[in-house]
Amino acid sequence: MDVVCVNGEKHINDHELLQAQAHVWNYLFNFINSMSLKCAIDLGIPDVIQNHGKPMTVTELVAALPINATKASSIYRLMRILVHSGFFAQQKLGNNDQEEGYVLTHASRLLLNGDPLSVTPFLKAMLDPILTKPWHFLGAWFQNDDPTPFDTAHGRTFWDYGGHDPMLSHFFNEGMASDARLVSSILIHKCEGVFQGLNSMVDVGGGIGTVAKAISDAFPHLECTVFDLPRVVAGLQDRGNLKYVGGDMFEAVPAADAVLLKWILHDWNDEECVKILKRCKEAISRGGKGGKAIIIDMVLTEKNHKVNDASIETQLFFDMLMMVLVTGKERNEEEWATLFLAAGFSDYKITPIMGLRSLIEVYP
Ligand SMILES: C[S@@+](CC[C@H](N)C(=O)[O-])C[C@H]1O[C@@H](n2cnc3c(N)ncnc32)[C@H](O)[C@@H]1O
Ligand SMILES: O=c1cc(-c2ccc(O)cc2)oc2c(O)c(O)ccc12
Repeated sequence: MDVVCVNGEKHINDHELLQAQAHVWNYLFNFINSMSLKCAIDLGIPDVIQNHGKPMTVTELVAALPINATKASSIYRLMRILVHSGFFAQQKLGNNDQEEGYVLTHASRLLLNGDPLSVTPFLKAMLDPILTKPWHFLGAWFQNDDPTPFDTAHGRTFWDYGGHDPMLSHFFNEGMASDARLVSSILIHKCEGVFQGLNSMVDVGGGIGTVAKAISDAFPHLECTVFDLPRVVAGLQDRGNLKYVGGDMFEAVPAADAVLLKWILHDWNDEECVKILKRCKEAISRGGKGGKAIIIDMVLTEKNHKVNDASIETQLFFDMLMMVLVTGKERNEEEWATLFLAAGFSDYKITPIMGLRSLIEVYP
């Protein structure tokens, strides 16, 4: 077996050296997967294949796409990598036919325009140069005293930027709303007991109100308030048992029996979270007795827990995203418990019901 000397120190054989090189290349070129996916969205490929209604040959796909004729022969190369990454599959056209056509997979169905659970708005926001630029400043951020790489890249916070770029803000809020639709349906169907005994609830940082709308429809006796930054709730119409209030959760939260915090606390550092949780505790105390905070966020998997590598990688991606865009982080159970105690809460219950995220009920 040939032994190669790397860096004058460690001896590895040819096979290990080639594996190491492939490992570096895979990580180095990971962005090609994201960018190929973005291109498929820009060209509307998932919708074109869906509308075709049966496996679509590359010739049919080329004819249906809004592309320059000189690029026709490159479409199969784009599709080849997207088939490899599981966004499309190939199927025989018929029993006696050797020719194959492209079909959607579960993942590309989540990219269809108009699908209520579509991840496309997030994809458009995440891969916009405004949100990719901060990643180039991660190293610089480690060496300066800015709160986030986003601030280093753009000179203002992620939340301020939303107020100045309506398009980005639109895609971000629509992305949040698509996730909110999925989570609401799980909350209402699997966790209806969580809302039992409550007369009022405030969705703190509730965005454009997707979760609160679903909860207010499912529980007509529950008075629901969507509380978010004034620019986010501006122009949104109250209806029935649902109303919108603009404000700052660091200052005060409207009174209610319960507060809901979905995907809020992971945006903020520990000190900021304790402030938000204290405002929430005050809101619950003013709302009446028996209140609670209902948190929907990740609880990081402990090292020795059995979960698949892909789930752990997704949790680590989110943790990095929270570090680069906002001042937040993903937390393990111990870190959550420390926050609850510091904000004056006395007990909590974690129910892992939403894939990578959990429902955490926190009691005063
Ligand atoms: C990650 S999004 C979550 C939205 C929604 N809860 C969901 O999960 O779909 C965070 C939300 O917090 C809101 N937010 C940020 N700073 C806030 C503040 N100081 N007071 C109230 N809401 C705030 C943002 O506008 C945004 O809607
Ligand atoms: O900027 C983001 C993006 C996400 C996000 C991206 C892609 C997905 O498939 C889901 C979510 O989530 C965020 C988030 O939860 C947050 O609190 C702040 C920013 C972002």
